[in-house]
Amino acid sequence: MPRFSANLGFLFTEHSDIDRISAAAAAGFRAVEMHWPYQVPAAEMRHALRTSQVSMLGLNTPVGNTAAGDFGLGALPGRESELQQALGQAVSYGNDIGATAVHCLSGLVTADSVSTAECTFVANLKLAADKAARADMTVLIEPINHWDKPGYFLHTIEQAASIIDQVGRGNVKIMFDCYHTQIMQGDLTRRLKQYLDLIGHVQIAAVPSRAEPAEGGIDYRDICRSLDRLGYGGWIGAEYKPRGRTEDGLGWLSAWTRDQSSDGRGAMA
Ligand SMILES: O=C(O)[C@@H](O)C(=O)CO
Ligand SMILES: [Mg+2]
Repeated sequence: MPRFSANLGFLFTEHSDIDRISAAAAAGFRAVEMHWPYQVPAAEMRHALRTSQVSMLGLNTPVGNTAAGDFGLGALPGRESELQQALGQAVSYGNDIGATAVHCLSGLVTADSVSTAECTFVANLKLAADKAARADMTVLIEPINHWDKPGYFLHTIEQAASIIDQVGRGNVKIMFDCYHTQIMQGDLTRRLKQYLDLIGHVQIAAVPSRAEPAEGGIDYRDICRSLDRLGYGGWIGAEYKPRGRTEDGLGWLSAWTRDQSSDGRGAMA
């Protein structure tokens, strides 16, 4: 069974940003990820991670002007310098707290910008990859579904694979969020297998509720077993919206962790 990390943008939100780390550690997680941790000074974050003996896997680039509806800048023509600034902030903060990856959001496109979005994203990602490489970090790109984010530029795994191919840097990888991909495309097991070499991180949540992964239409235990068989060595991010208190909904984790006895490998170690 792969190892699970807690996405602190969605889990443990009963606690302050910083206290979510110790709450995740107390629940048994050894790694976390956070969408936008920038309001917490990096030194404070680093201290909390060290005290709880938890590592930070990844964080998102700042999304731009939220009041104007921005949700990422990566593929937006004319916003290149803002994107590089956002990227610089993410890499520098991530480096300070020992994060291993930065997720570069593509952003929302319009009928006017869609034709130039891809080459903008590719050019931006080349610079992003080089910047991240200097900090020994990976750049993740995540296909996001159009029900939740209509107009989001990057929305299929094949599109992500083609973009990575055009970028031509070894440290740009797919954040394969099974929730989004199931909604847009389905056929998760085949796509995980086909694109395994390009996958830098996996995330899970129930479909369609985006709640605890034990409910809904995807058999995640089976997905985890497939990932094991494929030799996936990365983490699986629990990025779902708990139905109640986070701790009360972690039954899936203890049940799946019990599956470990067969392979002797801890799900969270
Ligand atoms: O799936 C998601 O929503 C996240 O992984 C993300 O980074 C965008 O908020
Ligand atoms: Mg996700």
